[in-house]
Amino acid sequence: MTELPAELWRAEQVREFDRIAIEEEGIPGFRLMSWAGRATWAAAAARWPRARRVAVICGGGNNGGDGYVVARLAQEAGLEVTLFHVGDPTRLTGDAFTAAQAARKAGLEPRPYEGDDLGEFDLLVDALLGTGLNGEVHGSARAAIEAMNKAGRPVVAVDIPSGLHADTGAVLGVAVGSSVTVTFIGLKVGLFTGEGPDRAGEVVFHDLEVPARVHAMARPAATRLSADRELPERLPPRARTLHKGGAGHVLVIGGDTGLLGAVRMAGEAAARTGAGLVSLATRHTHAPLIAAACPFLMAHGVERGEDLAELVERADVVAVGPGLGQELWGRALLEVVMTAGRPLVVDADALNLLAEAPRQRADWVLTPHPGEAARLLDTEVGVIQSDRTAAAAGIQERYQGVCVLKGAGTVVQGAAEEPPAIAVDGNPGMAVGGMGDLLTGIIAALMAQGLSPEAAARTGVALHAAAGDAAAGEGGERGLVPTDLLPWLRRLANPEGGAP
Ligand SMILES: NC(=O)C1=CN([C@@H]2O[C@H](COP(=O)(O)OP(=O)(O)OC[C@H]3O[C@@H](n4cnc5c(N)ncnc54)[C@H](O)[C@@H]3O)[C@@H](O)[C@H]2O)[C@H](O)CC1
Ligand SMILES: [K+]
Repeated sequence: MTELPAELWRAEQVREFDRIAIEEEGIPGFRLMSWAGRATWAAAAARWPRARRVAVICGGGNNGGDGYVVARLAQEAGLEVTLFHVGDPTRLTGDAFTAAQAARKAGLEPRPYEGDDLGEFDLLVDALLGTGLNGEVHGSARAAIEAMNKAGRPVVAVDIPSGLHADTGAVLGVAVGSSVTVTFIGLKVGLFTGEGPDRAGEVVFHDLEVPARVHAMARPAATRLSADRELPERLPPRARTLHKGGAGHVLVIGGDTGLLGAVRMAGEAAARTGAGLVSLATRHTHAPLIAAACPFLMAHGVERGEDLAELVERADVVAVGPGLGQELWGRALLEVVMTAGRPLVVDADALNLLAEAPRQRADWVLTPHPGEAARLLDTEVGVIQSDRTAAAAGIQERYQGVCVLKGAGTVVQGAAEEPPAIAVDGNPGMAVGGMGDLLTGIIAALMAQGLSPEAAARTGVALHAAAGDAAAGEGGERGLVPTDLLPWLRRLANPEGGAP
């Protein structure tokens, strides 16, 4: 198995790679299928070495064909194999037909799947639907998927969990929940966005020996944004002679009455990510409270827009939105910021206000969660979540700059001609209030230290997710709160983990 590549592809691109490999590179289709089956069986046997009884559920296409190869390898390894076929096996064609014939010769007769309970097996192999899924799952395929999910047994999905949309990660009616997905030739976008992270389990990749030049001619649909790849080389270097002004000055604006926590956390995150100076513009009553709790934050009470202009002038980057509210106070401050010539990070209520009066800028990073994204595109959350990369691209097109669409598999969409990056780190423990405030401060601090809006967004998302994973690793996901991430931001922001 090779290390997961960065590139993510749509199903039709992978099918084109299949075609090129067969028709132009001269690789026999059956060899690809045999390698696919071999890679799947190797991953299964390595993870469940004590499995004795395995059920392989095959569909009517080449995904099923892969399954027949797996069944034969499992039998050769001495397991008791039951082969289920969904649909009519006599209609198999091409490589899948060849694979089924080889299985029959080895004494493996496919049984039609007729609602059998799959709980009696040690291991299930989902070879039902792959990149050929063409819509809502119907017929006995639906029953088979429901049975696999009900069985409560480990499932190894061939290429894609059946029922999952390869491009968007949407569940088309019903989809298999797998422990491992062994995918081939190209990583599918849908495994890393939408419901993909939940349904795919661990993703294992095999290139089936298809040469890299086959992919080189195409533009990836997206790229994986992983902390271990992004952090070391992306963080701004710190000169030994650095002075506090040299590491940038971030101004965070927000914290309307009763919402001071948000602006404080954004400010602390900016400081922990290495900004040299961090100022806050918030309600008068909040400033002394924050200054007492965080003496390294310069908290200013601001009641009117005109009080803000000088603070904005002194800052390198402005983050606006944490706890801003949508009342007159917040609106007045946002108005000032919108006309000031400072790069911006726009979050939370500032996004809701922006949605009321769309504008475009090249030098801002918008960081909506799915609800805010729906307002920015004047649509429903369901539409956003059904195709997250399309939603991020839509926001970037309407508002320009960089869009960070938060949620499981955060999407970073920079310039329209660039493929989006999809974060593969982070955990459900981070789905709590305030995590977004941290991300706002992190991205602002990286921009203040010289990273471009897109680089700051990518690195900030990777740093935020890595800190969330580190904090969860220390004490569990349940009960994780944003301030647990702060010490980790500092450690991870120093590539050697803080060593001098
Ligand atoms: N040489 C190659 O092409 C290789 C392909 N690989 C594997 O092949 C699949 C793609 O195979 P394909 O035959 O194009 O489609 P599928 O097997 O994924 O599905 C077709 C199968 O499913 C039925 N079906 C389609 N949509 C639905 C639906 N909504 N509800 C119910 N049933 C549906 C359809 O009737 C057919 O029977 C790819 O994923 C790989 O696994 C090899 O891995 C590499 C070589
Ligand atoms: K499958």
